[in-house]
Amino acid sequence: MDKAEALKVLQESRVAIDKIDEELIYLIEKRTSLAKDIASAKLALGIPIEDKKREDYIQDKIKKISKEIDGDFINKIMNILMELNKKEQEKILRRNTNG
Ligand SMILES: C=C(O[C@@H]1C=C(C(=O)O)C=C[C@H]1O)C(=O)O
Repeated sequence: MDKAEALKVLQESRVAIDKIDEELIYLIEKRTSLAKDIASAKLALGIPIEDKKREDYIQDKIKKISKEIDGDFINKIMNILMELNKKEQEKILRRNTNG
């Protein structure tokens, strides 16, 4: 690959990444927005925000789906998403408690 071709590949790859990043943010916000209903359901059921059994199920499921990404990275990515969801649930429950 010559330099001109390499520059073209780099620029086109970055355009593709920018589009994927926008889609990822949209999906992460969509996933996190479900915290509202989940927090309300847990309040009504009198159950805690954190459900480790459910988290372990998700980790195992995602690792089986992923073919390219190292399992440790999958674990870290999903932990971040789940932590984000739990924080959102806590925020919503605090708002409900404080009126
Ligand atoms: C969303 C939930 O609450 C928490 C967050 C989870 C997640 O982000 O997937 C999974 C389990 C819980 O620790 C749930 O109970 O389903």
